[in-house]
Amino acid sequence: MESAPQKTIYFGTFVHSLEPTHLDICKNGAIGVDEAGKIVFVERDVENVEAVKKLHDWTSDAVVVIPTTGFFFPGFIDTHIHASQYPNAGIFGKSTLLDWLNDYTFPLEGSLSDLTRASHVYHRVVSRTLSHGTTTASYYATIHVPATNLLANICKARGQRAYIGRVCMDAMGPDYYRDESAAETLAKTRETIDYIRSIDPTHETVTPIITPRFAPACSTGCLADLGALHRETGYPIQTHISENVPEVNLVKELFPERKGYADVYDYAGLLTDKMILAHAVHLTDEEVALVKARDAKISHCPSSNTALTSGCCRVRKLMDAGIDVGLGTDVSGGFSASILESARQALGVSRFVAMTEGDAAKLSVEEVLYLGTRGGAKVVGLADQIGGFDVGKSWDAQMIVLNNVDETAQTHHELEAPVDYFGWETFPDLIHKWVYNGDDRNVGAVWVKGKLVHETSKSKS
Ligand SMILES: O=c1[nH]c(=O)c2nc[nH]c2[nH]1
Repeated sequence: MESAPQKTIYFGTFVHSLEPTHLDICKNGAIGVDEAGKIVFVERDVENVEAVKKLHDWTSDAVVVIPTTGFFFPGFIDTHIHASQYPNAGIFGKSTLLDWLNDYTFPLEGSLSDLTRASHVYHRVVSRTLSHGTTTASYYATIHVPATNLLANICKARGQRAYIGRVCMDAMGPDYYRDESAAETLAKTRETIDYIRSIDPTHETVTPIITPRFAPACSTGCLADLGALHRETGYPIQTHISENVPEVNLVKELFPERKGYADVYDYAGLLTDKMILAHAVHLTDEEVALVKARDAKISHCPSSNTALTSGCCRVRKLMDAGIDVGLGTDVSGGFSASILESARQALGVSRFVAMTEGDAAKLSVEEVLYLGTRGGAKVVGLADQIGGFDVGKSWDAQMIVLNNVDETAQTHHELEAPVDYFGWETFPDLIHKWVYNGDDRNVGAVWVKGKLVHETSKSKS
């Protein structure tokens, strides 16, 4: 469901990250969003909407949105999700990465050559991620061009900002699910790029992303071709790196002439500031320095790393090195399509790291919310457009509803959303409760570029 954008004043409490440790909480605020979905003013300590309307001369034509409970928060940014794997979310048994790929993942991805099935899966995953407040996602599709193009159509129609990657793999996978040659990889990737350009020439909503699956699945020639394609088109790149130990060893075996995993991508011209590297659990210190030197980005996928027993990513170390880090659900290595769940899992994983390496490793609630929003915006190259409530940015936002159980409250929230608000908590504490207890029932409405793209709760207007 998408409604035409109108000049709108959002009125209430706004929460967003200014920097990793600083969450700004603005009560009695007002944000003005124009017809193009851009934030044109942010007012604090507002007495009433009429005063704001008058101040900005928006007296006659502005719609006003006031949540009945809760607060506005920037839309989440999922920097790593396999749309094609969504039906397997939660299905992984005791597998680890390489056997999981063969036993669970390639058969499912291969089955999406059937467009009816692909349509069903892709509609569901976009609905589900929107319902969890994900306004931007960097998707992996499959090797199939028609199904990948269909995912682009669906994201565009539903209004979800998305990077769409046709998966490239000419050196791994069953016969029914691999590219025949590096030449085929390149040709099919170009086909998808051309298609996405045809439906969204300025990439307002959907953008192609060059997607070598991971080094073991790509020949040296394939990686080099994709590096050249990146230089030619400027499109971003996404892949996996150093997720588990057998995978890292496999890369050493397959690319003995290279100094390490990161160097395989660097040699191919792929390790640039437009590269999103998922996982990065087992990077060496030299690789961390190389990633930083190239200004490549990292998608931290804690749910997946725990589910597939891949390892605990040292996020603090990556952040201290100055690398831009965001959160990924990594469905279906990750079991949930929710970035709030990823944030929660990131808190947990950092505590496991802290148990052996010291308290400095612990991430705070403020930090994981930063990773899920402003940090993610940097990772996907949209820091100037999304991730926070700043004038000039796009209104990509979610309305978080809470369950008011204050004894004096006349009615409880109709959704009975989790996160009971007793009324005596401080606002920072309330946000901590949301991060640890919330889910999609707390997402009342979601907007991308000012357009309503998901709604479960009524606001006053
Ligand atoms: O978590 C992951 N999911 C995948 O689909 C994949 N392919 C290569 N490496 C991978 N890791």
